[in-house]
Amino acid sequence: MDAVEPTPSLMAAVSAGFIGLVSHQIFRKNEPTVKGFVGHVVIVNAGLTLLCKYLKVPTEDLIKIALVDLAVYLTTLSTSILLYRVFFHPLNKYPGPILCKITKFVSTYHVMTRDSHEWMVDLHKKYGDTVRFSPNELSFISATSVDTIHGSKAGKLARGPFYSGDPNRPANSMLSTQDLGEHRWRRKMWERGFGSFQLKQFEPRVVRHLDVLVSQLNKRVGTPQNMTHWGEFFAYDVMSDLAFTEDFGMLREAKPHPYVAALHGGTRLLTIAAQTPWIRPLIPYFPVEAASKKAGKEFAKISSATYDRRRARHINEPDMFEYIASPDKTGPRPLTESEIIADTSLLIAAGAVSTALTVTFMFYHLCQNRSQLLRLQKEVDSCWDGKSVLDVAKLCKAAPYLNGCIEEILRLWPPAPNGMQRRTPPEGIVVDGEFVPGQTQISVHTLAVQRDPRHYTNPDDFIPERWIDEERPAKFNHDVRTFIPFTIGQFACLGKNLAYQELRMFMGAVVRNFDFKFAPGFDIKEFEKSIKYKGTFLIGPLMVEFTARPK
Ligand code: HEM
Repeated sequence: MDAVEPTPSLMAAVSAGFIGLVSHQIFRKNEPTVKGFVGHVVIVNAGLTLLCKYLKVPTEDLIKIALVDLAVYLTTLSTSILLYRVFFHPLNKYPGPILCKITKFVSTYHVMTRDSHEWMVDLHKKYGDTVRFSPNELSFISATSVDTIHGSKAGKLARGPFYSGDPNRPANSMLSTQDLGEHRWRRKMWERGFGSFQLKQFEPRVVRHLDVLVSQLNKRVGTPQNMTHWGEFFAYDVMSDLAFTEDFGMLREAKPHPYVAALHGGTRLLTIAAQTPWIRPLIPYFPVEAASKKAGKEFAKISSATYDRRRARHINEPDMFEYIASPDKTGPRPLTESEIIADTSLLIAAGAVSTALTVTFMFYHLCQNRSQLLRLQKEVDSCWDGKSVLDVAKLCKAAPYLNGCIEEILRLWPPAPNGMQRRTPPEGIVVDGEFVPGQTQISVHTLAVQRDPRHYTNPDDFIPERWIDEERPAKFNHDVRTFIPFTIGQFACLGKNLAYQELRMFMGAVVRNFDFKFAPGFDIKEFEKSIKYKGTFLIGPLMVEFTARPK
């Protein structure tokens, strides 16, 4: 058989294949940015083409050779990645769908179709406690994994690439930074606004908004009300007031502020892009999700304008902005103005969405079970005369059923249902007795772990009594290590106490003043179908009819 003549074009194609293999080995250790990758491809291709020109290949053949080299390079690179991910990847010992081992786009697809929370729960039902749901990412649901990934043993785990900053914002917020040290000192600045002294100071402001809510609902007795909206009106008005001493006026005007649509719309694209952060810089150039892009820009604009107004205003009572944005001498450097804007624009978003969802889900359950609502009313009545200002401390100590209702909603409907992504340190860690290599993304799936029958008996049922020690049946599983709606550890929710305070006050005021049931014709199945995922839950209208209770 005649030997194949090593023509320059053949040599270039073989070299392109070889460089594809070597590139994969380099990229495995140092993941390139999109710009870096494109630059790399251009340099490789231009280099090979120039080599052919140097070897006297006719100019008219150079374009064909460049295209062939490009195809060979990309094919070799992607085949090498595919074979590595399926057969040689260190996470191969973990179960998961084969397509998920190859590409992250499967989980991205489920974020796009907004059912990723259910998809993940189903994956855990099928594959067990640990699932490899993307090439370099594991999800856990054992009770012991919570402490390792989020709790006392998680000191070296930083936030994962999911959190990489918003493309519409020039700086990282405390939430989006992936640097452990930076997060620690920036969080200390935030903590100044969340102590028990501050909560006490904020209480009368929450009461003022509740008074508006009660008076508005009183005017609407007997007509169907969308509780998804009223929950939002309350939570956003409270947060704009506590954060910026500014009132969105949603309760007063009974209509949403543009901030809400901008936040909901903008978060969609942000959450999709968070799945594959390397794609983020390309998004502006693709004609996709135009509405979400527009909403994201609108959100950044409203946040900056809110910041500017607050900077210019003198206030008498301190708000969160005052605590968070004032200089802290203990930090290694002052925050830049962009960082302060990024932090303060997080305030309303972090504080309002989850609280509003929790309130609405409360109505969803209480309207389905009259005896539970009656018990709650009786308990709240016993804590409050209905005339003097609501005593929050009493609701906290002497209302176990109300507190049980709140815990149970947060267990069944953790507002952020998917896992909080963390990145293992370079030396790796051991989770549930198995070694997980460095730079792996890991999380505990909040919804799945909180609805696992090994952790909570009858996990899909709303049973507030399970949170009252004297009333919980002895045979009930009740593993509170797995109750993580606010997550735990170094990244745990800073607003947890404020959230409980708001929720107690909201439910206390509404239950004391009103009786309620689903509005006539309300289709509960349609509401359930409307429950989707977009970083947090996203829900449709929940229609409720109120009746005033005797004072
Ligand atoms: C029911 C209500 C709430 C729930 C379920 C909730 C849940 C959470 C969760 C799960 C995280 C962790 C995020 C992560 O690591 O990815 C978080 C973080 C955070 N939450 Fe909340 N949250 C609630 C209300 C609030 C409120 C009222 C505020 C007040 C502003 C707030 C402020 C924050 C902040 C600042 C962080 C970031 C903490 C950090 O990065 O160290 N949250 N929250």
